[in-house]
Amino acid sequence: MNLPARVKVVEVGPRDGLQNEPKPVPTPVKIELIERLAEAGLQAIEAGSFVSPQWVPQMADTAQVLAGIRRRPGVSYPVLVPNQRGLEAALAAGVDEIAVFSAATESFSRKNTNCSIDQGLARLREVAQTALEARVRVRGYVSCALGCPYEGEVKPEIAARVAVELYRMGCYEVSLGDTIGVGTPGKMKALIEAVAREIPVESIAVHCHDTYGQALANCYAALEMGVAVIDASVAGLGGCPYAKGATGNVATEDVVYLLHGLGIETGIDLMRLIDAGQFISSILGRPSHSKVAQAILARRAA
Ligand SMILES: CC(C)(COP(=O)([O-])OP(=O)([O-])OC[C@H]1O[C@@H](n2cnc3c(N)ncnc32)[C@H](O)[C@@H]1OP(=O)([O-])[O-])[C@@H](O)C(=O)NCCC(=O)NCCSC(=O)C[C@@](C)(O)CC(=O)[O-]
Repeated sequence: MNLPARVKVVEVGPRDGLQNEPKPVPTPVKIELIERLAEAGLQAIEAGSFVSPQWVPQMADTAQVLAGIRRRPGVSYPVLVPNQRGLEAALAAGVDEIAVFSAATESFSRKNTNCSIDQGLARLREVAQTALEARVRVRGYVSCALGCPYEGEVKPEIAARVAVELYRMGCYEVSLGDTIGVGTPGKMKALIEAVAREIPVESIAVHCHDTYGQALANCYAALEMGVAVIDASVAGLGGCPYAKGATGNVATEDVVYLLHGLGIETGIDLMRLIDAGQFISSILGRPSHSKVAQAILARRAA
């Protein structure tokens, strides 16, 4: 079994993490968090989303966040976009990359975007085309790829169909989202096998929430399948507002510790990353969900 020599870690904390915070996080805090993550060596940092503020008010300041950060060469700052309106706002903010999102189940698609899977994909096809014409890269997400809060278990071929549609519309990378964190390594492998039959494994990313404590094991299973892109959220921030009870993503600190322990390069400075996690955790007034951060901070304190 050959694990990848290098893995790209996509930091989703400022978006997937903070979109679920009950209290608004001030714009300067979001900006400082993104700056700290970039300083730690993250090369892809999801900066926010241009979705309806009636649906997700926590992301309503994304244009101000993008205006406030220093965009560093070699770092991409994707934003989530659900429709042409969101794309226009993203283009006006000068983004270099967007992320479009669909779901593996009809119920989640309706709860999250108020349309069926096929209606959503048709909308996203237009968004992707306009973005690509504007030389903006497009990433795709399949939510509920391993399980749905409304429909239960999801078969690999069902999620794979949506992944293939996203890839065909021009997504350079498709992230398979275990939105409610119910997956286990065997299921993750079956999913990747089904998707990799249709699209190159280099274009597959995994996005594991840790609700059932399986996220790191699922990331490892993905590595064993040749996946070299892992989404993660600093301090394990987050959850999805339309998947009640779902907790945050796998903590970036834990993923980086795992990867470095396996001899896999990431370009990320773990200590600086822990400081970024500590910064946002102290502002939110709760401890980090990262086991690695907890252990290293306890050692530092001693
Ligand atoms: C898709 C819609 C807009 C449809 O929502 P809708 O209500 O059907 O759309 P609408 O066109 O009727 O618009 C409703 C209102 O929103 C406005 N509007 C419409 N679009 C925009 C926009 N882009 N930016 C700003 N405003 C917008 C629009 O102008 C209107 O305002 P009004 O006229 O009533 O004042 C809505 O359902 C939506 O925004 N959904 C996004 C929900 C979301 O962000 N969920 C979380 C992200 S997905 C996720 O977390 C999962 C993921 C990706 O992380 C993967 C994983 O974890 O597995």
